[in-house]
Amino acid sequence: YPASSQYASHIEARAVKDEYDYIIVGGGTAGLTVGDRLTADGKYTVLVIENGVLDNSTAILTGGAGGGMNAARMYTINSSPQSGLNNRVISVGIGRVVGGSSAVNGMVVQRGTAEEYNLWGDLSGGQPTSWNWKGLLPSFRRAMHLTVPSENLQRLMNVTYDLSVWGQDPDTKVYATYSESGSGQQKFFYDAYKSYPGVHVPKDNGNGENGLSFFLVSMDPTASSRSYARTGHWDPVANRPNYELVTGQRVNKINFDSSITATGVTFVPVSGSGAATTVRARKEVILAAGTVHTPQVLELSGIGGADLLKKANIPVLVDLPGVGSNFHDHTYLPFYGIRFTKNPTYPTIQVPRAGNIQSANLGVFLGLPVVAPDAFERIASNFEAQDPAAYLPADTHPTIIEGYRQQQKLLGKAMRSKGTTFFNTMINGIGGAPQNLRPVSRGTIHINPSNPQGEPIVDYRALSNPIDLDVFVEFIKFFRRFHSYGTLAQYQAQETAPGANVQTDAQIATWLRGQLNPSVYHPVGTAAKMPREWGGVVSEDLLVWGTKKLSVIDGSIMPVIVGATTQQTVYAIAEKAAEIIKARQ
Ligand SMILES: Cc1cc2nc3c(=O)[nH]c(=O)nc-3n(C[C@H](O)[C@H](O)[C@H](O)COP(=O)(O)OP(=O)(O)OC[C@H]3O[C@@H](n4cnc5c(N)ncnc54)[C@H](O)[C@@H]3O)c2cc1C
Repeated sequence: YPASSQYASHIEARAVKDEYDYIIVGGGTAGLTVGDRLTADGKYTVLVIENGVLDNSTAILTGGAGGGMNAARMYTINSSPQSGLNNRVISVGIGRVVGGSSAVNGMVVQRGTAEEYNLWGDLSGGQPTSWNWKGLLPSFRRAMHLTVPSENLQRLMNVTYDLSVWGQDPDTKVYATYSESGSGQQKFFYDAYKSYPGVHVPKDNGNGENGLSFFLVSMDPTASSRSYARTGHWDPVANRPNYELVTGQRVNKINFDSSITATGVTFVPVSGSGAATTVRARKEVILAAGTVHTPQVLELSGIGGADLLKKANIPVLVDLPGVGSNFHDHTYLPFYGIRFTKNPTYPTIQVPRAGNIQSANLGVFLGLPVVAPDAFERIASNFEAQDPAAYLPADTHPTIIEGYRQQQKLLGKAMRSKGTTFFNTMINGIGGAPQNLRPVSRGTIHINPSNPQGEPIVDYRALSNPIDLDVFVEFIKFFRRFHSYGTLAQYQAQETAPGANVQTDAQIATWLRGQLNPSVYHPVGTAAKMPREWGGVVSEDLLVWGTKKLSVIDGSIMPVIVGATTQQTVYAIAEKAAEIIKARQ
């Protein structure tokens, strides 16, 4: 890294000008992507305001690869106690540094399926929409620059790829690179999954299909280090005179005129000492504070559920109850224990390594009919028969219930489709840590009415909808079947956790409540792109309902989560957002 003083556009709060064309709240994954794209032609000025610092340490560049978790560069937030998980409290991981969560994440690059992105279009309320697989593909191609796998990796690990779904745009300096690693155990289990009934092998993890696939990591192929929003969308362009970044500052209010048009923002030093600064936006205020803080900034500014705002003594500008609702993440089981009592001979595979970041790069992504052929119909019918309000918080606003009813129709269908991913596990050896990529429980993230400026209250409401537990019970039963299926039967698998004493569905469910973690650090949904009468927060063109010149562009706009890790999708949303915003110019 060059010293931060070399970035002429990284400025002190006192050097911030009175007015910019665009103000971006949050210099994270989406914020820096859009900042770069809006300043490229030199016509407009952009100020990015980031809570975290510009961290020049090598820890950011080399950490990751399944680890990530640079605690020094993350917020310290704990969830509220989760009654569905024996009252456990969960640590909420999100990045707080220039680059946001892309600076601390595990660097896995995956894409959801075509059906999953089409769900977003189906949640447009009948409006013309391009929020679907076809409409998003150009943004995916722009979002990341593909480094193709080596011939060695292709030959030794059966890796295939499809250049029609990836871009190699010279202006895109966020890289998706195949980690040149692979082991005999991975190959062995790859073959076992491949022969399992219903498991498809797509040509590429990004081609809109699920199944057994190799995925990439966000690694710069030349430096062999983390490629993230800062190295892609700030460092290379930080000398643009029209692109400025101020750090260590927290936006605590969006300012509006009497017609609820956003006129700018007010921010305060994170250190606690120093004055508040107010800056005006000529064209637009763009919220990119992430799924946890975007709803907080909206609520602090008087946009949110009126009842909550009144409790917090915040004047209500727009009664928009959807703000902070519809919160969800992926759920995972940290440890499923199983061993073979007769050891297989694993093939010897040595993939010559290029680069110093190695990562689990093989995964299996399966729809419910493949994982639970005898149970998916029952689970889908039970889910569809639910009163949509039954498992939402007691005081849920009718618009949010309507939005959930709409999701319920689509997700019920998705439970019967192989093409929507529910089950996922990374393949490194026997067993794995299974994930439910499509939970139907919905939580909330809201300001704390007695301390609105403090960290928001994050409530996953994990397993509040019993369907999620039914689905996870099926995952355990699937793992049991899989490890004794076909050629694996001869090795006589013996499960160690949950183990032989945990047999019935009820026993498995009880065990799971003590084990599951409701977050894989992929929070979404709290400012959903859905109609206002369905509890949505932003429109098809990402403007906040009831306001003017205020948009949201980060992970919070996903109405339903994708069956994949989220960073690639967030980059694609940001690329699409930049096009939408430019079209308004
Ligand atoms: C530990 C961890 C591991 C992960 N692993 C993976 C992985 O391996 N693969 C993958 O695909 N995804 C992974 N993810 C998820 C992925 O990184 C995120 O989905 C994505 O980066 C979110 O982008 P965003 O723009 O929505 O938010 P962020 O990138 O989090 O950006 C939000 C920014 O806004 C700033 N901010 C917040 N409030 C304010 C305020 N009031 N004023 C000013 N600034 C503010 C924050 O400091 C932050 O920098 C992981 C995430 C984490 C945290």
